[in-house]
Amino acid sequence: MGRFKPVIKAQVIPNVKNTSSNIDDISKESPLTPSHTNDNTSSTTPPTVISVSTQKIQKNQMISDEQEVKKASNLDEKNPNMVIPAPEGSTVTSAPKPNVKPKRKRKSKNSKNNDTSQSDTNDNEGESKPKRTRKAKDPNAPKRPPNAYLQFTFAKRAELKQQNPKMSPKEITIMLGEAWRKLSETEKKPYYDLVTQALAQWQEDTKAYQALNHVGLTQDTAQASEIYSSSVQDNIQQNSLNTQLIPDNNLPEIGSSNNTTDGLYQLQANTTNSTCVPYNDYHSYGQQQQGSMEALLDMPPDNSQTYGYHSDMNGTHLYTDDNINTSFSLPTMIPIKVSIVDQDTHGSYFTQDFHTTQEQQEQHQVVKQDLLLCQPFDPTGTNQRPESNTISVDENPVIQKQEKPDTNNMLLCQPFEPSKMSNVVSDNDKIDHTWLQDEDQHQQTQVEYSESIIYPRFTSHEMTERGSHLIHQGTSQEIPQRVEIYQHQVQQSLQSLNRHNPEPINEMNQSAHSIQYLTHGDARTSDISFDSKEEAINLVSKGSISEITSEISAFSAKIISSDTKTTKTLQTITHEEAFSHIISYLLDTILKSKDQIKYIVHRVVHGAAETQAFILRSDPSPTRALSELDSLSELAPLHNHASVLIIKSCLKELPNSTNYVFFDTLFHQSIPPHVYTYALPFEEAKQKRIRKYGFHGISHSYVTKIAANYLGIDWNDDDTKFISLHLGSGASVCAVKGGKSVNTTMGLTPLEGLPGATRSGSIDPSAIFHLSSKARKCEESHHSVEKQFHLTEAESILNHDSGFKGLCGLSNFGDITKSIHEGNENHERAKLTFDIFVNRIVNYIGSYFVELEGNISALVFTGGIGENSKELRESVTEKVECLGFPKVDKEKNEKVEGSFKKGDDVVDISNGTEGKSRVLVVETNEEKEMVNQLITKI
Ligand SMILES: Nc1ncnc2c1ncn2[C@@H]1O[C@H](COP(=O)(O)OP(=O)(O)O)[C@@H](O)[C@H]1O
Ligand SMILES: CC(=O)OP(=O)(O)O
Ligand SMILES: [Mg+2]
Repeated sequence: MGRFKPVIKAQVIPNVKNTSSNIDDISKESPLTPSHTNDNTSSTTPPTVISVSTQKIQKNQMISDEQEVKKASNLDEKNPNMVIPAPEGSTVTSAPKPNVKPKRKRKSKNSKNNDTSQSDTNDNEGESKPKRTRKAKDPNAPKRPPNAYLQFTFAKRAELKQQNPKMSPKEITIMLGEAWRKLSETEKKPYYDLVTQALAQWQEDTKAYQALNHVGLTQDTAQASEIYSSSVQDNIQQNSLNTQLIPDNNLPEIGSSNNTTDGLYQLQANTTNSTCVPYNDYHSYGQQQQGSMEALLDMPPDNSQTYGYHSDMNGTHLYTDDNINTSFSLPTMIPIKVSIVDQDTHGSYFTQDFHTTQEQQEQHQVVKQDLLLCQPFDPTGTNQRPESNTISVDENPVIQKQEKPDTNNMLLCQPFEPSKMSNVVSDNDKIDHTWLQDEDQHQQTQVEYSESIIYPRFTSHEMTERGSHLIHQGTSQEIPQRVEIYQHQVQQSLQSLNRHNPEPINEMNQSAHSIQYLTHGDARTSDISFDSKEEAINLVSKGSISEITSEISAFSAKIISSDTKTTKTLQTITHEEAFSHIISYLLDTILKSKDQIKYIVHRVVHGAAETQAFILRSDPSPTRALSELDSLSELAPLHNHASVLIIKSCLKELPNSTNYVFFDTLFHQSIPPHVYTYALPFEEAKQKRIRKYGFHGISHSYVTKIAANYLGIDWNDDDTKFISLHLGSGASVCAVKGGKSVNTTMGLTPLEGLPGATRSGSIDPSAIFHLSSKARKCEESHHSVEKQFHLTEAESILNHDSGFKGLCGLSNFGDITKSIHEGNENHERAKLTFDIFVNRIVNYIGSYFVELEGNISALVFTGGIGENSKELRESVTEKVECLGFPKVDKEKNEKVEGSFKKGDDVVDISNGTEGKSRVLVVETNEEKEMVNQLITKI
């Protein structure tokens, strides 16, 4: 190395130390645990992100170094800004439109034409119930201290805000929730201690207050009302509903719907008793909480913004209406419970599920009809209006303010407490209102709500199978699973939320034959000269060095702001040198100092059974982790060692940076044992960790998410199934169901499955012994990795001399199709190679079609060959037509490359619009996927 230029200028970079606890956890658990200490990263560099993907390099010299400010044909020129795929499961902004329409199910309320005293099938409404009244509160009374989580948020919010100045309070809140959950019990203890202290103080204050006010805790409602009324005289008038409302501009209050037709919900409430939220209660949770609550919902100041919503068995979810020009957005579907407060004061809980036709969806009926004005709501405020208050809704200015107040449809949108599902959503008689009335519980609810994460989702199958009633009862065993799924979804949605995160990132993608990089920076704080876009993290530069295994490699790079492109030919360089070359280029162009590179993200192909990414820093040196990673070079000889060398370079040359390592294998951890286990002697195979791991996971995950988003379906839904074809110099097929890999063609190593540029793919294992039964002595090998890791001659042949190259002498698929077209002397072998590749691909498609039980949402082509070879796409698709895949539209197929250049990342090449399955081409971007994932971690 040693090519890095000296630091020219140091700049301040926000420290993200406090958010690294999750990484620490990862490290502790991981067998490949990197050793690291606190984040000592310097706070002297401006935000810059580089992503580099490494692919294989063979030789060692640069031959020419001509810098051209002209178009580099193999550079992607579109989308200078990072485009982040819609979060799974999210219906926000570009997320899929709901494909079903809400069909109302009232669980506990009769239709509006019925007598409110009647019961529906599930309740015992015949029995009369005592009217619930809630004690009014004296706003001057001592406030019960916030719980530990809130203490934590008070302590950390400002810090996080400072570190992430562009983040909205809502985003900060979500980060806080994530960070809290990741804390160990020991780490949480100080906050619990704070609560204990504060509780003791509160008890004392309460005693003093009671003595002073001559009230006991058991005072009746009338007394409470009186106290309440007199104590808020500054801004609240007595005995008026108005008085309980917060001023218009910041009031958390009633949401109202005008939807009474078309099978939508028909809710009734006796509006004379509709309850609004006493601001003081709401306020009593402290400004921070209030702020976070409003921020979470992103309520505009006038509190009259219309949100779209949909409801399903799991509750009602808010999202901004695409058709409404909003200057804010909700992070994801926010769980709320919709309830009516009726004359009888026992809230009715109302739920819906979705049965929307395609046509309705297209007409945006869901969106148009189901608009809801919804505002933050304090559950403790339910029924709190003093008995004496007889004001009608007509006199309620807030309601009047709404466009078409429908007094029969007053809804309260209130935070939903998922962990208390069985309490909250139930039949009237079974409703446990205590959570609404118990302050502790309420705080907890607020916490969970503001974390916005613990919300289970149910598959449509489960919904049908089990019916709303059961689901809402949600057993305690089910909830954690749902929570896990939901957490995953929220994590994904954070990817989109956090795109405003100004932290610097640097990504490296180490592939077998190339390195690709992306550099992202912060327009506000870095000196990097590029157009300041709305996004805080902008793509600053991108490029690659390709064909590293060939004699001549091609370097191409682009500075986004100036549209400056550079191409060079490099001769026989190693991966390490290729990386060094990229850094030198960045220093020559956009970086003033290598210290500006704050985060580096690495794609490392083999991570064995690692289930999470991990972090590496230079101090202390993560020697053990690196040697573990390197030892996996035996299983990924074309990849891991090169990655390790690059990581070492980063640790040495960029000591202030933090390195995140994402494995190709991570996505395939969901593959079940009967798929990943080979029929070998069980114990021995287990001990030697011989099993299918699968690769290209970052790509398969990325492209299928993009495809799901394009198709308007939920990636995480079990009915969403893809067969993803990553066809590059290494090629693999993956069956993805419900956002999870269920099978893939690569195995213990990237050698299994499809043939590649130089790899054999699957063969009869005995063939190996016919090629070479001997392990070659290390020193005889001409490959340094094989020397070091004792690969056998057979393995060398299978990895380096087989595949397309072994068959026809050409490793580039473009050259193969060219040879076929030209009909040159090699064309027959080239044609054979082409046919072999197509044959193996369609065999796997057939196999995965069966494994996924048909109904494939789309066949997705990606990778260098998948994205560029129209001939291959056409041949493959033709052969799988019998499975119900549409034919390829030749014209669309021809234009794929052009569409990508224009900025599309998906092209549907299916002929016609009929049929469920589609054939899509998606431009993969492993670096972008890693940035997305990194952003959730910093
Ligand atoms: N125009 C093209 N037509 C057909 N194949 C192409 C074309 N351009 C690139 N390729 C193929 O794509 C491969 C590179 O794919 P890529 O996914 O980038 O591979 P990797 O990441 O494994 O290095 C090249 O080796 C070549 O075989
Ligand atoms: C796993 C693998 O083969 O990766 P790549 O195609 O990037 O070389
Ligand atoms: Mg690749």
